[in-house]
Order: sequence, then structure tokens, then C-alpha cells
Amino acid sequence: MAYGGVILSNSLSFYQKRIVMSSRVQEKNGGASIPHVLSVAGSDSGAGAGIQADLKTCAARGVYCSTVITAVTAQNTVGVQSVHAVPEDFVAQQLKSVLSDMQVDVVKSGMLPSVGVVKVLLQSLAEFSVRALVVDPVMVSTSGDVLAGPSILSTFREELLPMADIVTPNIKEASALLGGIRLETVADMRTAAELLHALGPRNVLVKGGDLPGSLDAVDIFFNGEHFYELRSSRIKTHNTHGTGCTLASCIAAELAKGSPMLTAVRVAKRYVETALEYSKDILIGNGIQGPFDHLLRLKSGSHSFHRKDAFTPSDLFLYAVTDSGMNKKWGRSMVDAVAEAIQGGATIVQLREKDVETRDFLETAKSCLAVCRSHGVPLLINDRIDVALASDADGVHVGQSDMPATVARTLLGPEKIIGVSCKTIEQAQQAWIGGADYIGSGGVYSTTTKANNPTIGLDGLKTVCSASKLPVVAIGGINASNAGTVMGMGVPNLKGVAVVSALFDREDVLAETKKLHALLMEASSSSKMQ
Ligand SMILES: Cc1ncc(COP(=O)(O)OP(=O)(O)O)c(N)n1
Ligand SMILES: Cc1nc(C(=O)O)sc1CCOP(=O)(O)O
Ligand SMILES: [Mg+2]
Repeated sequence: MAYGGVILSNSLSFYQKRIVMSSRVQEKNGGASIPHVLSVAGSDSGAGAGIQADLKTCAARGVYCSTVITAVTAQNTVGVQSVHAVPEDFVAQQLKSVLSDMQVDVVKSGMLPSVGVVKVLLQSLAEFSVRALVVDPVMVSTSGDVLAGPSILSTFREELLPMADIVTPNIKEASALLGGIRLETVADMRTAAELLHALGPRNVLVKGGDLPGSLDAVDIFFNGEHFYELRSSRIKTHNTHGTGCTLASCIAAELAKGSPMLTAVRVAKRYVETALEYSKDILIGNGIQGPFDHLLRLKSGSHSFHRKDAFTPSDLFLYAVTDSGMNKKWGRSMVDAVAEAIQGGATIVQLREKDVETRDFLETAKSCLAVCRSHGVPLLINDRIDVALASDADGVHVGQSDMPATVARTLLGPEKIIGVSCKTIEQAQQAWIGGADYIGSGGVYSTTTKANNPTIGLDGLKTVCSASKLPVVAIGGINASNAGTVMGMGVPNLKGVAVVSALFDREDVLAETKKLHALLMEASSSSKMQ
């Protein structure tokens, strides 16, 4: 730890301090400690850099981020149009508000627009102990606009850097901090890292993204003993606005979680590389340098491709569950089978693939999703949350020995559809608590499609339906000869039937689906009349 006002012994390593601190916080909270970064930086109205980048980075890395705003900038993808520095005493007030109340693990500084603001920050750090300080010595924006003038250089050198656990200058900033020396090669970057280290920071990362003529992005990390040349591929994109802020705040986030410094730096580099690669083609703004997507979500499904309607119980009416063995037997592809089922009236489709390779499953899911989306029919994936996520399917169906519904919900988020197989009232209750949208209940009749599947019969189905707070779809041995009986019972919450062989172990999927749909319509309308 580099500052005065430190509670923990300097002889402890960063990681040891983390453990001591965690147990202290846990005592206070009576639970798990929340890793916490305080970002002291400027606001970027375009939200690619500054405070906004720090907030998004910490959110993406699972770390809480509080903020002290040092300046408000009017900027976009073209450049910085105006800067309004926040008065120093108000920066001090923000620091006090956060640090006097919250247990901050790591402070990350970005744009510090005046000597006064640097001093205010240092005073606060002397008063309130934190475990690490990450300094991103922001001086010039990526668009070339000056964000902290040369008058601040000596304060950075003499007062801020000696307090830093790591400083992360780019080539221009490293050069400015070292009095304007020329930095043109990786060897120069090593020299700069060493010279900067001599100013007092525990670690230095000189970022070589701007180094001319290099195929890779090479950064030099120096901890006072060893140099590390950290390489990542140079991604061809204009969407690089905010990479410096993001890298520094990701380092801070990883340190807050307890990572050692070099690990934090490596993870942060990988995170930036992944986000740049993901975002290389996104279009935000008309300027020459766009922002990137910290949360890797903006592209998913290209929005207009998403299902517009939320799940409704009527989606369960005729539930088609696929089986590639049956489709192969009848000589058709999965996509053709799904298309025919939808044409015949299937209201929801589940891809149930027990023996296919993951790669093939994913490709099938993507192809079937295109068909389902074009008809507004939801597509669920049986068992495999990973395949559902990777294909952006509409949800999953899980059984009692698969991923619990609560975990599936956490992984998939609030919009996706989750169905759970339930044979008992207790399981139905758990599915509801776990955040499921519907339950599948069976086997209503015996089936050869699923081995060793206990039959609960119509009575078992009725019992589960009447106790369920969720809509129910019946499954197991249902076909054209008995579907009318199942739906004709008029049991509350029973919204449809799910079938495999009655549709797919047949020559003509379209005709079989139409037939079953007509039967279900008739049965449900006559049960309503009774
Ligand atoms: C709609 C519907 N209901 C029940 C099941 C069975 O799920 P599970 O118990 O996980 O068994 P497998 O299908 O994974 O063998 C289902 N798939 N769909
Ligand atoms: C996948 C599945 N789950 C069941 C359960 O009881 O939970 S029965 C079943 C197989 C249903 O196939 P078919 O319609 O060919 O009988
Ligand atoms: Mg299962």
C-alpha cells in the first residue's frame, strides 16, 4: 500500500491484505464482501470513456463502482467540444460522501483536471484508507483534445505517482511524464517504464497501442524487478474510444476482487481485447472514433430479430419436442421438421438433442431459431443453457437433474423462458420459487421416447396442475388418440400438450401437427362449454 493513513501493514502483500480486509468487511456486513472500485474521473457525454466507461467495466466484471466526477465534458465520437471542471471543494465533498460511508477497495483515477483536484484526492486518500490506487494519467483524449494541461505534470510526478500501486500511461503520456523523451520502440518503452518506476509507483504499465509499425499491441509491465512484454492482437476497428479508461478500471476491478497485480493486468488486457473484437463493427456516432460495447450485448440477435412478444401460457398449446433420431429415420432435416411442425400449428418448439456434438447442436439451434423467429414461435433448448445462450434461443427446458431453475434464471436473465419438469406438488412449488415460467408434467402415459420415465397418469397430472402456480403442459405418450382426453379434462392451469413421437416419428409432420392441433382445439372448446 502506497499512501499515508494506511491501516494495514505494508509488509503484507496485496493478496494478504485482501484476505484481512475481506474478513473485516464480512464481519461488518455479516455476509460476502462486495468488491468496490471508486472511480475518480471525468464524465464523457458520449459514454465511451471516463466515468461511464468505468461504470460499465466494473458492471461487466462484477464489481461495484462508485463515482467522483472531476469534470463534465461535452464530447462525442468527433471529439471534445467543451470541458467544465467541477469545483475542487465539490470534488472533495463527493470523495468524503463515498469514502466516509462505503468500504472502497480500490480507487482508480482518470481525468484530474487541476493541481487542486489532485491534491484533494491525495488528502482524501490520507484520511480514508483504501487498499490500492490505480492511476490512469489522462492528459490527452484519444481524439487529441487536451484534458489536463502541462501545469499538472509536476504534481503527477512528485505527488500522485509515488502513491500509485500502478500507473498506466500510453506512449504520449509516458513521454510527457518523462519530460518529452522520444518513445519509438519497445526498448524505449522499457526504458520509460523503468524511469517512471523510479518516480515511486509500485508498478508501471506502458501501453504501446500507439507504437508505430507494430503488428501486435505490445504493453510493457514493470514491477521494479521484472519486465513483462504483454502482447495482444491488434484489432482493426475505429471503435477504440475509452480503451485506456477501460483497461485501468478493469485492473482496478480485478484488484478489488483480490487478484495479484500481474494477473489483474493480464485479465484487463484480455477483457479489452475481447470487447474490441466483439464491437469492431458496431456503429455509434458519426465521428472517426467510436465507443465499444463493454457488456458484449449490443449486437445480440440484432434486436429486430428478437421475438417481440413475451411468453404467454397459450404458447404451450401444442408444444413440439424434437428428436433427431426420428427425423433421420424419416429422412428429413431438423430444420425442415421444425418448419413443418410450425406450419401445422405448433405453438412452441423445444430442441431435445441428447446425442449430438455441441457444435452441431449450436448450428441446428441457430438454423431452427431463424425459422421459429420468422413465425413468431418461441424456440427452447432442452437441458443445455450454454447452447441456449450461444444461439440466443428464447429459453430452456430443464428437468429435476438438470441445472436448477434459479441458476438458469441467473444465467439467462429475466426475459428468457424457463420450463421445468415436475412430477410432484413440491417440485412445482420449487419451480415457481426458482423463477420458472411454466412446468412440464408427465409422463401422463407410458412412453418409449424417454427411458425409465415414471408414469404419473391423468390423476398425477391433475394433482400437479391444481397445486401449480405456473401454467402446465402435459407430456408423455400423448398422441392423436388421447390428446382430446387430456385437454378435455378442463383441468385448471393445463394449457397444452407436449409431444415428440406423435409429430416426429411419423412420415408427414405437417399433416400430423394439423390433425393434433384440430383435436386440441375441439377438446379445449368443448371442455370450456361444460
Ligand atoms: C415440456 C417438457 N416437459 C418435460 C420434459 C422432460 O425434461 P427432463 O425431465 O429434463 O428430461 P429430458 O427431456 O431432458 O430427457 C421436456 N423435455 N419437455
Ligand atoms: C421428454 C419427455 N419427458 C417426459 C416426462 O414425463 O417428463 S416424457 C418425455 C417423452 C415424450 O415423448 P413422446 O411424446 O414421444 O411420448
Ligand atoms: Mg433434462
